[in-house]
Order: sequence, then structure tokens, then C-alpha cells
Amino acid sequence: MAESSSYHAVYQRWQSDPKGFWGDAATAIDWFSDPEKVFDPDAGAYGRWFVGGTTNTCHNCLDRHVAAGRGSQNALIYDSPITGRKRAITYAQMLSEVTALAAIIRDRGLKAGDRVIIYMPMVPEAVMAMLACARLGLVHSVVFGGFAANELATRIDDCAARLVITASCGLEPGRIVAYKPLLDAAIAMARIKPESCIVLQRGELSCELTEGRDFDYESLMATARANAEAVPCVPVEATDPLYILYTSGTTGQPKGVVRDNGGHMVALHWSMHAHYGVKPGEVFWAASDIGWVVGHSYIVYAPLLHGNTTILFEGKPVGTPDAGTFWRVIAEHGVVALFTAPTAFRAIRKDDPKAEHVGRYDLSKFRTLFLAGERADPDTIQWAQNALKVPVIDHWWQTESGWPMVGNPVGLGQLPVKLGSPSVPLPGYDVQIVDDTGRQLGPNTLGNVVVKLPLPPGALPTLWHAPERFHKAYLDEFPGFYKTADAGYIDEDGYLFIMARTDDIINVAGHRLSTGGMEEAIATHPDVAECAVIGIADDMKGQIPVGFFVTNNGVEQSPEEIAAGVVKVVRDRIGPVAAFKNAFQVKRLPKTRSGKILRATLQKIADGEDWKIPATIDDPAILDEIAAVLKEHRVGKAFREGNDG
Ligand SMILES: CCC(=O)SCCNC(=O)CCNC(=O)[C@H](O)C(C)(C)COP(=O)(O)OP(=O)(O)OC[C@H]1O[C@@H](n2cnc3c(N)ncnc32)[C@H](O)[C@@H]1OP(=O)(O)O
Repeated sequence: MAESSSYHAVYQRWQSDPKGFWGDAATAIDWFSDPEKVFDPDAGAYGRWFVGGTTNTCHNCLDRHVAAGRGSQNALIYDSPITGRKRAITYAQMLSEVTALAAIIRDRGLKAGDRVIIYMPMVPEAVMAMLACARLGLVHSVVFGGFAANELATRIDDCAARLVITASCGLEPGRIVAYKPLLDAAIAMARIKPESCIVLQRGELSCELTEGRDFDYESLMATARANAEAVPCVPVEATDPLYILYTSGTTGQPKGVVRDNGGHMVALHWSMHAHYGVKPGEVFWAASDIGWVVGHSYIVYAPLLHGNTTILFEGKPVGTPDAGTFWRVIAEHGVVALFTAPTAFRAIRKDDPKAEHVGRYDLSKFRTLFLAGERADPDTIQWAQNALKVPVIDHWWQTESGWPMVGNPVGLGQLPVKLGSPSVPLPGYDVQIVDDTGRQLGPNTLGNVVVKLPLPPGALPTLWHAPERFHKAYLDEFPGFYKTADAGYIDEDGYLFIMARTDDIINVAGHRLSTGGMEEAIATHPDVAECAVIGIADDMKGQIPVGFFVTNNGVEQSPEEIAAGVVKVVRDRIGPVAAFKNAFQVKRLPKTRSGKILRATLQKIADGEDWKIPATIDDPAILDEIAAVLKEHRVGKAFREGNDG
């Protein structure tokens, strides 16, 4: 097939000459000084890309487009059905706002390499803050608004942030999320206190500023705009960090994924045309949150690097105001490609099963729907295909990779879609399936999904100030490979199928969460002696967490009261994003004779999957006790209405 041969030719070219391939891709980026080497295998943990080159990500996102005549094109369209506000910002306007903000930050004494926490809702100022940091060579760390103060404090401490840029509140349907109390609590908890905070006051809720520490965003900006000072882009090494993005690890301590400047720009720019098939000037929409990697890569950096218009959407797929809101945005702004999580489509489908809202809008410019962040179930893909009459492209990647590892490269000529598969490895990624000893497995055999080193440009070079953890988490188990911690298989046509995680991470509505972290939170409850959290299948969110706890002797509260306290402690310590709503008191937890809790068996029981009594179990009767609890509460696929387990 002519189309698919394009992908195969490009992949083969990368395989035969990776340095030539990425060296060519790098010509799309402005360098202040050219890289001395496209790839240095002796640098870093597995080599580094574009060593010796200097550049600046903000320059490549804004300045060069304005210089090239794109100044009057919209860089960003803010569409907020939750507030009723809309705002279009051209590349020239974005450049002047970012420059003014950079002047403010520079005047606070921050220097290249210093860290800035950005704790903001989906407002244009959040994107400006990211770009202002990039302009100055600062390292930003964006924290998702659905996290609790404790998670924010962990991140402030880990990166030793000097400055926090925040807003008075975020907006969720039916409630205002006051950010300032969360920030104050986080700073009180943090061992390393940021020197100052810049606070954007939103009309929906203003907050008190702490004298001497907090500064009003708009007042500072008014002065900076009036001064209109030039703030040149600071040249940084290609290998210098652009940002740290924390992602769940197997403990409550998140992993600080580091992203560099040079490789990141090269890979993202390439992905916009090769994978997403969009042309500069077109409107691209990633309906995610800037707190996740999808937001970093495909709301902010990739579309701007590529000269696209990006949409910043502050709303939900349903309820703001209805299940037609996505189609309204697509029609109104001329979106050509939408990237979102399957959960969003499951929510839309539930509200509007016949897709009646679609007919109300002109979607003639819309070409492709991309899904990622969690497994895209065939039902949802088919529903979307029928509703929208455009290709629906599943693809697979991780916070660590920063851009798609496996996909269906629309820009290279779309390959046939196989439902349930995100398709084929993209150039840069030699994806293999190995058994637990590292032996490569043949087609259609389930095993560990690994990527042959080196990782391509854009992928994480290390974890922030934790090189040993980086090795232990990703490189040690399968020498010469990056461990994805996903399990799956590759079929005879080279299509990957992701089946499960190999660690305790669960995926709730496209959010990667650690059950270990939730257990750590529950263990802080004074009445809890021990606990276990598992992820069970959920028709809407893909997975949801369920907790089981055993109380200390002599506890007087009822099981329901303690369960409510356990749910609260997870929400207070991790945040609403954990979607932790099910906690059950049990007499005992099922364990092996060596004391390991049998979480995988519990999950299979709840999901109604085949399971066997593990040979090493201490007391098999405990499994029946827990099944009885799930049945009583009708929790888990096996025990919901109509199922008797
Ligand atoms: C490919 C690489 C990657 O995987 S990067 C990660 C990709 N993932 C994504 O893009 C996430 C996709 N998911 C979503 O956008 C949302 O889950 C969608 C589908 C829109 C549904 O949103 P929602 O209805 O709020 O459900 P939810 O499960 O997200 O929320 C659970 C509770 O958390 C809250 N929450 C959510 N966001 C915030 C926020 N920014 N600030 C404060 N709170 C937030 C929600 O309100 C909800 O709270 P509650 O339990 O109802 O009280």
C-alpha cells in the first residue's frame, strides 16, 4: 500500500541512521549555536541529544514566528465555558505578555536553572508563565490543580522552588477550588520555602495576599507592560532542563521527570506533522490539562513550536453546558485535530448516546480525533468513528517519553486501524516484548513492553536529582532497555497491544495514580492498622481505586464512619483527582506466607476475571470474606447489579 510504505520507509530510515534522521529534524529549530554532536553516547545515563547546541524554547515558540510574519495569527484561543469567557491571543500579543512576565520574574532575582512552581488552572496566564520561565532558562514545574496541599508541598520541596506562580482559584462544575489556602498549607508543610508567590486574582474568588511574600499578578503586569522592556531569550544548552513534571511512582514520593530543551523541541516539532498530520497555521486542540504531559506537550509546546493555534479549554466534556461542547469548540475555532482521553468520549457517549449534538455544528474542517492517556476500548473508538465520521487514532506514550511512542502516523500516511491497538512504533522507538529474564518474545506473546536504548530526543534523560532512582525504575531490570512498566504484545503486523501495568500504578480517567501512594495516605489514619488499595475496572473512568482496611483493636467508630474518614484522608492528602470513593473495613487482608498482600488476586475477584488461589496464600478463606464485602456493596464488575460474583 503506497500510504503505509511511507511510514515503513521513514521508520527504516531512522533505524539505519538515527543521527542523520534526528539531525535533519533538528534543522526545523532555531539554534543560537549548532550542536557539536547530534548524539553523544557517552553523556548521561544512556547518551544525550544535540550536545553543545544552544537554543531557547520560548524563542522557538514565539519570537521566531513573529519575526517570520506570524505575529497576527492566533497563538492561543482560550475558551472557557465554565466562566463564559473567550480570549484570542495572537503570537505578537503572546510575545509581549510573556516578555513582560519574564521581566517581572527576572527582577525577582531568578537566574537560569532556578525552579518555579506553576500551580494554576486552565487560564492563558498559566501558558504565559511556562513560556516566561523558558525565556529566562528557568525550570518550571507545573502542578495539576486537582492535587492536595501535601502533593504540592512534596513538589515544592523536591525541586526547591524559589518562586510560585498561582491563581486565586480553579473552577470545577458546581464548585470553586480555592487555590490560596492549598498553597499556604503547602508552603507551611514544605521544608524549603519559596521566596515569593505571584498570584493571579480571578473574578470568581479573590484571596488575601501574604505581605512581603505574595504579589498581585495584574499589578506587576501593568507596570511591566508600561515599561515594555526587552527581555532577550537566555541561551541554554540543548541538554539543560526546560521543566520537571512529577508523575506517580510506586511510593507516595512522585518521580520528577526531567525534560530538556533541544531534543524536546526537535521531537515535538516532528511529531506535529508526522504523527498528528497538521500544518503550521492550523488549529490544534488537546483537551487535557496543562498539569499533565499532554498539556505540556500538546497544549503548549508542540503547537507553538510548529506555528499552530492552540486551544486552551477550561471546561468538561459534559455539563459545561452539555455533551455538545467539544463539537461547538471544534466548529467555532476551526479545529482540524482533537486529542483527548477516551474517558472524555465515554462521558459524552453516556450523555448523548445517539450523538445528536454533533448535527448542530459544522465540523467540516475537522479531520482527525486522537485518543491517548489510557486504553481506548473498541466500543468507544467505534462510537466516535460513527459519530464524527473521521479517523479515530489511538496512540500510546507516557509522561516519561513526552511524545508518542506508538501511534498511527497520520502525517506519513495513515496505516489501517486495528481496534484495541495504538498501532506501530514511531521512529525513535524500537519497542520490544521480553519475558521477565529479558529474553525477546515472538509475535502475539504477552510480556514486558520495553524500548531499546537510547531513547530518542524528547524522552526523559533522568529524574530530577535522583539518578539512582532513574536507573532503578527504568534501566536496571532489562539492561540495554527502558522499562515502560506496561505489559502487552506485538502482533505479526508489528502492532502493539497494551494489556496491563506491571507495577502498582492505576489509570483513573487518564490520570496515572499510585495505589502505593494511596495506601501511604490511608496508613496515616489513626484507626487503621493495615490496608490495601487496588484498581478495579470502571465503565466510565477505565479504572477506579478501591481500598480495604483493617482497624486497630478497640476502635469505637462504626465501619462506615471509619470508611468515610479513610476516603477523606486520601482526598486531603492526594486530592480529588484520586477519585477515591470506595473504602471497606475487612477483618483481615489476604497475604502470602511471607506477608505480601495479594492485591492482584483481589483485583481479579472484583473484576470477575479468572483467578486461582495462590499456592503461597496464608489463609484462602480471607478471599471469600473480601468477596462477600464487595458483593454486599455491589462494587466491582463481578458484583454489580445483575452479577452474583
Ligand atoms: C499520554 C500521556 C498521558 O497519559 S498524560 C495524561 C493524559 N490524561 C488526561 O489528559 C486526563 C484526561 N481526563 C480528563 O480530562 C478528565 O478526567 C475528564 C475526562 C475531563 C473528566 O473530568 P472530571 O469529570 O472532572 O473527572 P476526574 O476524574 O478528572 O476528576 C475527579 C475529581 O477531581 C476533580 N478535579 C478534576 N480536575 C481538577 C482540577 N483541575 N482542580 C481541582 N479538582 C479537579 C473533579 O472535580 C472531581 O472531583 P469530585 O470527586 O467530583 O469532587
